[in-house]
Amino acid sequence: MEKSEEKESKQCEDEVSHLALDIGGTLIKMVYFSSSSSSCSTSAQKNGSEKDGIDASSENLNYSFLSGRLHFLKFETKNISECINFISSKHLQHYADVLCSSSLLMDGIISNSYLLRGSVNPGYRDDDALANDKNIIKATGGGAFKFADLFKEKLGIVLDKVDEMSSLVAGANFLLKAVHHEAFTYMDGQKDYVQIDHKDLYPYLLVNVGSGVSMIKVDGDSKFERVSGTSIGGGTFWGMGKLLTKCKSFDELLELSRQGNNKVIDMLVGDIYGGTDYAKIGLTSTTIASSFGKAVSENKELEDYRAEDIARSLLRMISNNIGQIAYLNALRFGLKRIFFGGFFIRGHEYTMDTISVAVNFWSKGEAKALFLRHEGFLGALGAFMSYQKNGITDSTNQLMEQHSSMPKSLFCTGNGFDSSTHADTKDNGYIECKVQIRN
Ligand SMILES: Nc1ncnc2c1ncn2[C@@H]1O[C@H](COP(=O)(O)OP(=O)(O)O)[C@@H](O)[C@H]1O
Ligand SMILES: CC(C)(COP(=O)(O)O)[C@@H](O)C(=O)NCCC(=O)O
Repeated sequence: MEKSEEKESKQCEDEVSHLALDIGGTLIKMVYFSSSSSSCSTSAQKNGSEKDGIDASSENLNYSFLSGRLHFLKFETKNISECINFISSKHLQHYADVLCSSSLLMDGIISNSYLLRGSVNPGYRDDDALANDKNIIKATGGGAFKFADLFKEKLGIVLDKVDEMSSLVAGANFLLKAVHHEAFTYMDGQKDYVQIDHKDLYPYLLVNVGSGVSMIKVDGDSKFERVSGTSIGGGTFWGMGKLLTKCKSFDELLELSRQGNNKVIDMLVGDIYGGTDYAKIGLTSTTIASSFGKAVSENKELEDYRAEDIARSLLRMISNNIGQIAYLNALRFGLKRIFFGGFFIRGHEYTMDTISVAVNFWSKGEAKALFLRHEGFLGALGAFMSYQKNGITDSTNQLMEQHSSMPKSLFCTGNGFDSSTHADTKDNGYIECKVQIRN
């Protein structure tokens, strides 16, 4: 293949810009924008009057639109080489230094769509440019520090570190203000989307349940304080679950918990009070008095318990605890809304239900637990948004959401990439976008 053809073909495969990473204790989250394959063109078309990939009908004197997707992907941090291989196979690193000279600016909302501004340069860079060390991508999470040398060595990428808490807050604020149907409540099997008035968003408590848990009081754009945290988080559930049930994947553990009965292991108020409520202090007989407490008095070994029941008790114990600590922090600062993010939540019904019940129980119905559709990608989105900060301020392009399709299995194919081994398709997805380009 001629060099120019090769360039063109790569351009058509992957017209990518604005790649950001959140490298956490357990998972790597990736967000990037690509123009859709239908917007790829041949040179002849490009030289013609039609501006391929640009929706001419949406053109005005100053702008036209380029269709594309905001992609969301995750990898296990322990398999970081899969992430590196993916970046390499999609040539994502080649677009890195385009990004540092660009900007991305959340600007407002247009009729249930979100509007980002940023310069998107899908152009392919020449080999000389690729060879220098200016390939910089925004990265947050502890892994941005831990794996900086690895990215440099394997991909020639310099990770431009973005603070983890700032990224979480920026990501949450962006989603809450800009994405329609982002936040929802979940109680008794019912999911209700909550329309957020973005003028009345603050203050709120953001609880990010990743490997560990961070609780952040958010008072405005870039105005926040990490008020608490707990080490009993997603890593605890997955780590203890793995040891106690011998299951091989997080999904398997969640599935086990779905089928389990926690009463087999948890000691209930009724177990202590002879089957009755302790009404004087507001405890029903079915309230858990002591998580895993039954195991103390029963003459049983670990093998005598069903893995399903163990998983259920564990999930309930950790979710309850997070819900309770979150509520106590909301109480400290008089916050009524608590948003839960992080991949521990995983849209799992029982997890969300348990957290909601805990918040409702402890707040006597005063505070509400809210969940986010893009729960696990707050940090990565925040890092993605941070391109606006050190970019050109008179940014010219805009990204506009059309519709989100999460979860969805897609784009993890081709280029030798095997989706089944690289990413959990349940959590990967994309948002259809249009990028507005100045003519
Ligand atoms: N496929 C998965 N593999 C491992 N953990 C998962 C997976 N899906 C969800 N989890 C849960 O998500 C947690 C990690 O959440 P995340 O927000 O990505 O945190 P971190 O940034 O610390 O990696 C894990 O500890 C686990 O509880
Ligand atoms: C250190 C962390 C911010 C790292 O984030 P993570 O990778 O867990 O998403 C988080 O694990 C945490 O807040 N842990 C709780 C520490 C504490 O306050 O006790």
